[in-house]
Amino acid sequence: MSGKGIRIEGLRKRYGEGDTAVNALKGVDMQVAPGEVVGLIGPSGSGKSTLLKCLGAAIDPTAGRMTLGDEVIYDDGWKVRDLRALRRDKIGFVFRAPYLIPFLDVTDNVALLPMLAGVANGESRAKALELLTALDVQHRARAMPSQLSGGEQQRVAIARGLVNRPPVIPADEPTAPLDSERAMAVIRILNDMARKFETAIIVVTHDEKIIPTFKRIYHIRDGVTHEEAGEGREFE
Ligand SMILES: Nc1ncnc2c1ncn2[C@@H]1O[C@H](COP(=O)(O)OP(=O)(O)OP(=O)(O)O)[C@@H](O)[C@H]1O
Repeated sequence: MSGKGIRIEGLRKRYGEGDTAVNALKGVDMQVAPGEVVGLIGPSGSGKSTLLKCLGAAIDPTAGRMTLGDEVIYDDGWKVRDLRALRRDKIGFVFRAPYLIPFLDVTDNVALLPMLAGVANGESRAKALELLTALDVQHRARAMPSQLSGGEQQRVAIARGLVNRPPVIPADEPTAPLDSERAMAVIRILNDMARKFETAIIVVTHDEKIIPTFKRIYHIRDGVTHEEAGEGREFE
């Protein structure tokens, strides 16, 4: 794979030591190209969250290799000096709940990340507005999060995930709180955004409504993944 995208090879994660150790990931392989949205599906306790957290540098894997674009970021140990910058600039998490900051308006919720990365306030807000416009929620730019519908809040959360143009977005059940129509809208948006910004998106989901939309699915069971073609059903 050239350019962006993510490749995971032989990733292992063990929690704890000795008799009580849990081998949550037992050698996971995964590759997601720029512009691609893949599903990650598996029963409770199969290792989905652990995989997303390793991918997001929120926890340390035990072994394996992860390559982001052309950069090896983990090879039996982190190869990146500044993990905070990696999380902030390269990985755009989208969670199942929007987790917007209640005392910041919509624009500042999205602009905060570039501001933290040192981008001037005006430019950060312009970037935020560009994303809010792409997600068709620009008319709520000055509203507070509590004034938005659930679907609008999730679109703002997606804008925040995308604002630093990360090459990879792990999305943890991004449609869980939404009804069928809004869930499909969010998946459509993730696909559009993946193509537009060449982002590799990994969607953990239990949501039967959206599973048929994936062209590729990774099934995870007991810490091991296997890949399968999905239906790749078009959005009506
Ligand atoms: N901090 C931890 N310490 C010890 N064991 C853990 C820890 N976090 C997760 N585990 C264990 O690792 C395994 C994988 O957990 P993980 O949370 O990744 O599963 P999951 O597929 O995301 O589950 P769910 O769908 O229920 O959220 C489970 O056996 C879990 O009990």
